[in-house]
Amino acid sequence: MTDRSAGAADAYGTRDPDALARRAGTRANPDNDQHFLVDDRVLDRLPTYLPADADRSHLLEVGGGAGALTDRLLAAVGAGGAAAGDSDDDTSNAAEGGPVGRVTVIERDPPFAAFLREEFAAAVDAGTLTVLEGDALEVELPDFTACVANLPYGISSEIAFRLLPRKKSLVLTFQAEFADRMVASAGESEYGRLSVSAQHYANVEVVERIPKEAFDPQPAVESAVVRCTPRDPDYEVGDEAFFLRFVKALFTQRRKTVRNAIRNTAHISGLDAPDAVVDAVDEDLLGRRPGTLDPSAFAALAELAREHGSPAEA
Ligand SMILES: C[S@@+](CC[C@H](N)C(=O)[O-])C[C@H]1O[C@@H](n2cnc3c(N)ncnc32)[C@H](O)[C@@H]1O
Repeated sequence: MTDRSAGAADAYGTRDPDALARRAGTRANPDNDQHFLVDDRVLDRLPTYLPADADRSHLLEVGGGAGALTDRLLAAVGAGGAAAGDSDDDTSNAAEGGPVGRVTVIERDPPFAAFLREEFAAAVDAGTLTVLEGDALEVELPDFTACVANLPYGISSEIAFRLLPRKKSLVLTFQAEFADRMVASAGESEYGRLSVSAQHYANVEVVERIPKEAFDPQPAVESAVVRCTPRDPDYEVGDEAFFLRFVKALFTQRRKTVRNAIRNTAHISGLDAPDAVVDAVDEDLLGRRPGTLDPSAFAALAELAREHGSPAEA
């Protein structure tokens, strides 16, 4: 059974998500990707997974729900909340006596967005919390310095690809199977477009697996927390949109050779002259399968393709 007694005292007096949802005049609906974290130990740990040197001055949360994580993020920036203040792992600005930071939370469901504004009214009034009501795939993202979120799994891929190019530290929950694909290495069966694209931008690690019981309502599958620490790519690409399209294209033919994959997927990558690319690529590389190329080899190949293949604009 989930131990809800672990962790610090609660800012709102209860962490029962049903009670919170009733106060918000709504209920958590799994059809809206509303699986709320109810295990205090997991909630307390999430902000502590940020890299030690991450800039915590403006934290972004995607999908605030009933605010259990929002509360911890406010504590982590030294702007109130009850999270992890007595933990040895505490890396909050407040613990370091640093300046108070801010939190922006995006929430699509109007009753929960209204609830967050009301529940954290003091922080909203003080300018330390902004509640953006809307779809995280559509709203203009603020100038955040790091993101910690228990994501709506229905938009895992799209939101990951919105956040990763911003090159900030990210601590995100995903379905475990998705997380495993993000961290997979070249040659592994889970290795694919997601692994190459994510690892191009960041060092990507699974830092914790979360059982279904930590959520209410429970999701169908196990989850995992992924930390993305931005890094300078081993190989710079001149056109990131083309790079991502090229990776996507080649993985539609993962069992073919690189030679055939380049030729067969020009309509996806947008290459006007795939044969010119093949002529420019090393013979050894042409004989390999896309799933055996590590992210830097992919980036180098994409640059050659861009140089020789006259890719059209997306
Ligand atoms: C998995 S719950 C997490 C809630 C809370 N942060 C927690 O950890 O308990 C995901 C939240 O994202 C919201 N959501 C779903 N799709 C969204 C979208 N496209 N944009 C913004 N929020 C979304 C849901 O309403 C829900 O509150």
